[in-house]
Amino acid sequence: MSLMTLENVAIGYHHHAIVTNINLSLLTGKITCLLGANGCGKTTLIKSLLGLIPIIKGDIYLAQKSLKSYKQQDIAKVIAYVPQAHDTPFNFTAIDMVMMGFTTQLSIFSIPSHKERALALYQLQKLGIEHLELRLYSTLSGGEKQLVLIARALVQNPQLLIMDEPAASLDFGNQIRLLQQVEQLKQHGITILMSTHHPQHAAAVADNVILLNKQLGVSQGTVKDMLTLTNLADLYSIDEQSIASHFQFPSHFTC
Ligand SMILES: Nc1ncnc2c1ncn2[C@@H]1O[C@H](COP(=O)(O)OP(=O)(O)OP(=O)(O)O)[C@@H](O)[C@H]1O
Repeated sequence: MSLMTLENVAIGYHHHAIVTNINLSLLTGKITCLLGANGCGKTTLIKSLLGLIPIIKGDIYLAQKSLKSYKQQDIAKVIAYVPQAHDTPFNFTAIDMVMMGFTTQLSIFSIPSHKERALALYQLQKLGIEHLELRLYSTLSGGEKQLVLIARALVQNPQLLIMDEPAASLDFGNQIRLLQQVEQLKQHGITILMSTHHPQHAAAVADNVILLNKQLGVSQGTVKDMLTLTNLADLYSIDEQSIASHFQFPSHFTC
């Protein structure tokens, strides 16, 4: 079953399409990884899925209902979004940033209680960053910010978690912790879409892979079918020999 479906979608800005003819499904309870070269449109696609920018053509369905029929706050009740680590001009502490994840669950006039604070702290602990609780978000490193944004998305308790290059500024240990966390979330029934510049990460956790290629269009399939030498060489405009010497295909791919 599919939680989100795209039918003949064109994405872009100011009526200018970057990628057209996109037909995709985000399978319920599965991990989908989105791969593509710099500037191919991954963030644009993600923002379109979140209803943050209008699509130019086609339809997007969330739980079988057109995305156009959802209010933005109703989309936020279903989908949590981890953007690329960004700066904020406001002096929020890390725990304040995480507690913002409860906004969709609280009424306008309620303020987060001890319960929400405890849940936010628990999420920081799970990600191994509870020591950052009272630090100002603006003073954190790129990787620390990224982990705080992931914690914020997780307290939302979403059906669908969309992450835009969540591993981009994480060290090796935190990349592994992130992948473990993603697998755990799948065990809890959460559907995940994650863009990544690491085919190795997709090979490690994905059930399904989307390849976004400006020239060749968009394709989707199982990890084994998508992460081939030919596909990766086309996707990143590099020869197969170079891919072969830098990308280690998991042993089960060759069975
Ligand atoms: N607000 C905007 N207005 C016009 N063009 C934009 C806007 N934002 C991005 N673009 C352009 O759209 C194209 C796709 O950008 P996008 O950020 O979606 O790529 P990406 O695949 O996420 O790239 P990267 O891997 O480098 O993060 C790029 O050519 C970019 O310059």
